Amino acid sequence: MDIVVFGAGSIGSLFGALLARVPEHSVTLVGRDPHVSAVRDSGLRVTGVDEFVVRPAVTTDGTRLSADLALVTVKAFDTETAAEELATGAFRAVCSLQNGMGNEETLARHLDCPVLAGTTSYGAVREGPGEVAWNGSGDVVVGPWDPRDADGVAEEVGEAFAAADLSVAVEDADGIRRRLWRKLAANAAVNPTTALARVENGALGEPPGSDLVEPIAREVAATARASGVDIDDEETAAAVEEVVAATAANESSMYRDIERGRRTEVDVINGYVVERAREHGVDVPVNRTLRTLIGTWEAARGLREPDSS
Ligand SMILES: NC(=O)c1ccc[n+]([C@@H]2O[C@H](COP(=O)([O-])OP(=O)(O)OC[C@H]3O[C@@H](n4cnc5c(N)ncnc54)[C@H](O)[C@@H]3O)[C@@H](O)[C@H]2O)c1
Ligand SMILES: CC(C)(CO)[C@@H](O)C(=O)[O-]
Repeated sequence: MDIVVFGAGSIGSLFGALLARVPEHSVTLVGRDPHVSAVRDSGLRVTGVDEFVVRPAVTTDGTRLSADLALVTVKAFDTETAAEELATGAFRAVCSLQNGMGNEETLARHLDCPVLAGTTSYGAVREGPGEVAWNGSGDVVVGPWDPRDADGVAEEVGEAFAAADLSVAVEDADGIRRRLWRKLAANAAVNPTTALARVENGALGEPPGSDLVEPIAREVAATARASGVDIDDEETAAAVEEVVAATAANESSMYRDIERGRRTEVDVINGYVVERAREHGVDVPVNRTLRTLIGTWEAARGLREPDSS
């Protein structure tokens, strides 16, 4: 399969490298210098879970590309630009592997091809130009965002991932929405709390941190149900607890972003919950507080426009 990975940062470089190991796949990474130049000159070095070097094609120009599949791995605040650039090319399908919600709607607004939603618990950090650390394996789940696109393209993408020995599941449009909302609950509970308290994820596995998990999960599950996605409170809280246990030693991505003075993805995580809850008249005070606190930090650092939410 011809695959473009749009956003050769941490997770994009890892997926690009794993897919590029398959002789039948042809991979092009779209990224920025100096990473792109380093990969072009010396290849992409993966360390951690496995150590290897691959030599995918690379470019800093994301326009006028064509492939069977474009994987979108930019941070959520860059999705709009990515979608505009991808819209100048031609793809059989485009698949988001991002965290948070709203990315698929943004892609579908700009693109004519089927949009797939994806979620992954693989972990990666880009170490330096030409290098990515593979920190953990998990699974990847994909499914059509629009049920009208259930024409087998999600299964083809699943097979392409499976050929790279990725642990993959394919869902229908209802199934992938449930997965996305459960992942949203994990991100809503873990990311801002660990970032504000400056603790590893495992701190939410015992009191007092664990007291936060259930109320946040319940707010997200209630908002999902009000939005037409049927997930229940206990199952959602249990899914969050599982993520906390499985990633106990990790710093969450939002904690890392704040430590490095970078903008976070709070708008598409707790911010998304607050917006959907407002539309449906659901009360989400904990998510609102967390979103406002992180938003306040971002505004004070000049990383976002001040707003009223
Ligand atoms: N890192 C992980 O382990 C992990 C795991 C699961 C999900 N995710 C999600 O995946 C997404 C990406 O996360 P990440 O940690 O890889 O972020 P990252 O910042 O490391 O990577 C994003 C990359 O996209 C590049 N980019 C953005 N716009 C571009 C453009 N127009 N042209 C070319 N390059 C562009 C950036 O320069 C950056 O290198 C996020 O939504 C994140 O929540 C990450
Ligand atoms: C699951 C998660 C919260 C684990 O750290 C991860 O998605 C993150 O850090 O964003």
